[in-house]
Amino acid sequence: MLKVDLKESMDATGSTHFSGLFNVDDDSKLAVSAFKGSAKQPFVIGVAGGTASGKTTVCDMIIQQLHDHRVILVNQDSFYRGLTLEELENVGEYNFDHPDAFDTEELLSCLENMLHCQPVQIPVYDFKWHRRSSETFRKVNAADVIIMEGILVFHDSRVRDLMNMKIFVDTDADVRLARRIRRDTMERGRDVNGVIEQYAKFVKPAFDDFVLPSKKYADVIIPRGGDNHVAIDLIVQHIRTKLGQHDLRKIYPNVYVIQSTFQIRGMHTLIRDQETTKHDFVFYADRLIRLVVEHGLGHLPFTEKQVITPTGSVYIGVDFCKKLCGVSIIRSGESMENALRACCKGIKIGKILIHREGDNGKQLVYEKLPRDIADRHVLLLDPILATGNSAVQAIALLMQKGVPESHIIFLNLISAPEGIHVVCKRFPLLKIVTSEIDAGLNAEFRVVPGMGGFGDRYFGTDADGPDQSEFKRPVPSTQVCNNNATTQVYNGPLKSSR
Ligand SMILES: Nc1nc2c(ncn2[C@@H]2O[C@H](COP(=O)(O)OP(=O)(O)OP(=O)(O)O)[C@@H](O)[C@H]2O)c(=O)[nH]1
Ligand SMILES: O=P(O)(O)OC[C@H]1O[C@H](OP(=O)(O)OP(=O)(O)O)[C@H](O)[C@@H]1O
Repeated sequence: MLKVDLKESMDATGSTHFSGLFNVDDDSKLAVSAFKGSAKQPFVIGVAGGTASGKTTVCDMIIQQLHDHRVILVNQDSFYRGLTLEELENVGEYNFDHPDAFDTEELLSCLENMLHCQPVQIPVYDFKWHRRSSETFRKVNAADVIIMEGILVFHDSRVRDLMNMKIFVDTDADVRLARRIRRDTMERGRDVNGVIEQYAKFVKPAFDDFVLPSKKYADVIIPRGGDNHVAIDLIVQHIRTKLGQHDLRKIYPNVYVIQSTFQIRGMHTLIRDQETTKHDFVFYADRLIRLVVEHGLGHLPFTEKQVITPTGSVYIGVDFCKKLCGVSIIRSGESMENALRACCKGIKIGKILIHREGDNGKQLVYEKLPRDIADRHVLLLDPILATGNSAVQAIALLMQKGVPESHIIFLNLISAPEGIHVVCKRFPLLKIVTSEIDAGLNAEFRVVPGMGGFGDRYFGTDADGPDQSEFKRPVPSTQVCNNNATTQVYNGPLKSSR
């Protein structure tokens, strides 16, 4: 029996810690405390500089290079107060470059919520009409990195103090003025005279009075803005080092996260979106599963093999490990079977069902595994690792059947840090291959941001989902049969959905 009782607390620095008791099989108790870094605080970067200095370009370049992290860009412009009717009538007299033009209290509150990994609504400002949209907001979720960009983001010490790194983009005034004239006339619908007048009356004096004096707070000054690739490479390296200090892969070398690309992030975006139809969910989940399976197979042992190519040359390659099998955790794990079969012709696949409810809270109710499983390397399949309860039960059973711990590779799409801690502490020799590690678990022990109930979305049993018959994909869990697999039809109870 395995029970998890996790408590979340915040320390003085605002970092979230998890502490609690994980009771594993009654007799072995694994006390886990102070999971510093499980639900880590985002790394906050401030990017300031004069108007049209190239702040946006610098931010874009940082975001591009940090493609394997969740990065959110917040513009100080979004927090412009919006003009009253009276101010609008005399817009030429309004100073958009003064610190008072911004609603700094609102910016602070947004930033603080983001630091606590809470979703926030960022206002949308219309430069053409000098006002905020009353209905439209940009909804932003938890991130690894928050970039706060704007002419005066270093002005208020309370905002500055929330930043882990402060960058000042330093570009010559004449270059900035030329860019500003081009941008404001072409993108913001203004006439040249008005732009020059605003520049002389407000922009330049405010730069001298507020922007330039804030340069002294910068940790890094980038001359020439976005053209300075060396400076940006160095900054990104530093951010990566800082983020890496929280990286679970550094704590547990047996955790492998597949190399993230925008393609992979795109697929995650689709399967995580609550609006995604079942058809698309299945399609993109299948693509991601295939990638995870291929990656997992790469961790199997191999022997060297030489072949002669049609050109008569020798190619020194490797031979796949032959003794392997899959084991899926019913029901979601069954969604990964097709991908495994597509990669490993005729692979045997066993099944394990762990019931979530019952007298003792958790029990193994069904298992059907290849008879010679002890001689095989096992690819354990389950798309979600949340508390780790199901995985620990399944792994313990495999080991009871004689499978060495080091012969198990656990494949999943999304892992919660809590689940990784539980599994890796108990089974340090096993490998976990996942496509993304999420922020953590919520009060109901669901992965957040997560994707909801995977099984329900994949097999179409979620209450609000469209009728399954609408789509014609043949992927029912227990009907997928394969001549060589030990797949069984199970008619007993299924795990309750979470
Ligand atoms: N006329 C006018 N100017 C505005 C308004 N809102 C903001 N500004 C100007 O916008 C400027 C702030 O934007 P910038 O920092 O130049 O924009 P940016 O695109 O982030 O600049 P870079 O990325 O550094 O090139 C300030 O200098 C303001 O004068 C507005 O409603 N009307
Ligand atoms: O790490 P844990 O806290 O044990 O949670 C992970 C389990 O939860 C999900 O299954 P779910 O209970 O939703 O059942 P289903 O697969 O039948 O949808 C998932 O597929 C795992 O099996």
